[in-house]
Amino acid sequence: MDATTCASSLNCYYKQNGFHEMGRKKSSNGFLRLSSNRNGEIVSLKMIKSRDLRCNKNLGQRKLDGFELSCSYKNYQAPALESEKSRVLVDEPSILKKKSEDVVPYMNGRCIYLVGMMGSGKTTVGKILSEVLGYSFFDSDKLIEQAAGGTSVAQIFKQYSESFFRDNESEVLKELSLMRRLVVATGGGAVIRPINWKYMKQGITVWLDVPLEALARRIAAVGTDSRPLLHQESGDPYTKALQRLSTLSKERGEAYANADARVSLEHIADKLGYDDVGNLTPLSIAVEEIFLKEKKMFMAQNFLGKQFKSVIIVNQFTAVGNQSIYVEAHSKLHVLEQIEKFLQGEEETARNL
Ligand SMILES: Nc1ncnc2c1ncn2[C@@H]1O[C@H](COP(=O)(O)OP(=O)(O)OP(=O)(O)O)[C@@H](O)[C@H]1O
Ligand SMILES: O=C(O)C1=C[C@@H](O)[C@@H](O)[C@H](O)C1
Repeated sequence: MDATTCASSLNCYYKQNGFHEMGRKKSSNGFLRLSSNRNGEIVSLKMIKSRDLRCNKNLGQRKLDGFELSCSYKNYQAPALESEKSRVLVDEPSILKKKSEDVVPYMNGRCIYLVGMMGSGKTTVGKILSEVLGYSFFDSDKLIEQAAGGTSVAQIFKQYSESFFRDNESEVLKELSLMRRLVVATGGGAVIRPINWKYMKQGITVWLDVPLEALARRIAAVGTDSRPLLHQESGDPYTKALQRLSTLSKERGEAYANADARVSLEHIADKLGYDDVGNLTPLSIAVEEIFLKEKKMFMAQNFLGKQFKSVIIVNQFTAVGNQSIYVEAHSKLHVLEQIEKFLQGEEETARNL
């Protein structure tokens, strides 16, 4: 629950319960200081962003069940926690639609390439994104299978070889790079060949960064039959998936970090107050992160395109604090300053997305 929602819920609750004049403010330590109680005395309420609060995930609507708070009066700390049910409904489909409408003008029809480890949700999140953007969706693994006359990825690996598969993957990405208005779920290993980056960088690349344990849980749930690189070792499905994913992740090193934007599920979960990324639905992932990064990125790219034709942005969007952006450029500081100015002046709402 974000601070504003929580504050307004608190406001209602305490109005009903006799407090008046509810000033409210969130300070960095999570306290909400409400200006006065009915006797005109200062009370302070500690907002607990409880990680135990439950969310009902119902057809894309996150219903926030409630909040907990402790209340202190002057120096007296109330022993009991207050709690209240809130009736806040976060309508993710509508939020996503609104955000997509905001970002579409900045995209100029450019494709989105989702990269990430096996099971990171590229297909699931990609389909949602394509729908909301009015783009077509392609799964590069599926295209390779089609080109091989319907032979599955697992079978291609077995019958031919991994390098045969990789050649076809590069070919598919090359063809896709000539097209517009696509969301592409790439294969988990597409990032290892530099030539593939050349193709994918025709569009916007987004890395879905999911902790390995969560990936292993997902993969163990559906089995490793369709994932030849995982379908090798003995042991229980979770452990063998985790071991193999750890090895692959080390081998791939920083390859995923070449993406223009990184969508960290840990970061989103933290922001929403969850202990576990398993609480994040694909829709909430799309809502929370992707558009924010894309929009900022497009704005900077447009800006850089106009002002600094020779600048290559590597890691375009690592937003630090509010506004800083890492770019690789000879005049890095100058570019940063310019982008900051541009972002501040041009687009206040990007920060509020
Ligand atoms: N946010 C999520 N929470 C829980 N499960 C998810 C989430 N996103 C995807 N999954 C599940 O994880 C599995 C893998 O998802 P998906 O196929 O979208 O990943 P992928 O990145 O396209 O995988 P691959 O690269 O192997 O094709 C599926 O069973 C999917 O339902
Ligand atoms: O991570 C990988 O190397 C792979 C991921 C899958 O999407 C498939 O592209 C294939 O199984 C290889």
